[in-house]
Amino acid sequence: MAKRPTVLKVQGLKRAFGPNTIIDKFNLEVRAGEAIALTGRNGAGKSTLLRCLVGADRPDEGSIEVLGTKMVESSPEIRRNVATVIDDLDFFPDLSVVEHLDLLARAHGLTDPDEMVDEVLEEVQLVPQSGQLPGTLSSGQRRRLALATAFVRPRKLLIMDEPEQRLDTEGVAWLANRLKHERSQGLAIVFASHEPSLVEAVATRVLQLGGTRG
Ligand SMILES: Nc1ncnc2c1ncn2[C@@H]1O[C@H](COP(=O)(O)OP(=O)(O)OP(=O)(O)O)[C@@H](O)[C@H]1O
Repeated sequence: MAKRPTVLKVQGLKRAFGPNTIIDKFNLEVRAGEAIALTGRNGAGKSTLLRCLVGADRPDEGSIEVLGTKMVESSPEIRRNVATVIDDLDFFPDLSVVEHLDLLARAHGLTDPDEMVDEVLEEVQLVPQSGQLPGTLSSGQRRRLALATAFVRPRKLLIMDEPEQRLDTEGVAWLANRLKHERSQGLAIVFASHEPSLVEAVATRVLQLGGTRG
């Protein structure tokens, strides 16, 4: 059987802050349908690595390619294919939940996103809050909205930093199922997590960063 295409290729990545080298000589190849979990203690470098992967931080050395295109900060080619849930998004304070999702879907080329937006709203259980402004949501509901933004847009690579944050138990179980489904549809996923059940359910490979605690 032909190998699935490489979606993400990282070679020789290094990121240091002053004298502290956080990531060094890091290589990673992720193919369609693979899910890579980054684990490791607080401060191990998971977020630093993910921020480099999404172009939010610039590595000191090394290269990152998405679908064969070299990562250049805010390259439209890459932005089109990569959905991210890194920090809590900077939501627009005066756009409602449903308006956010609609705007994102349209900005990524969906001409009639109503059905998709309704489905995702239902899935993240934000239908009753669809008319609310982000500032009026609970912290877990804001997380659900951030996750929803990744699912209403086209994507070939999904990058998430601790996506389980502030979700209730049922929410974590939903997320695990959703990510398993995404992977089975050929999405490549890289996510950092402190939630063993999510890592166990979703990851096809686990990379522990920063070694073990001494
Ligand atoms: N802008 C910065 N300037 C200086 N040091 C930084 C900067 N960003 C991150 N660091 C340091 O890099 C190290 C890695 O941080 P990072 O946020 O990547 O860890 P993490 O593995 O995501 O941790 P956590 O599990 O706590 O989220 C930490 O020691 C942190 O203090």
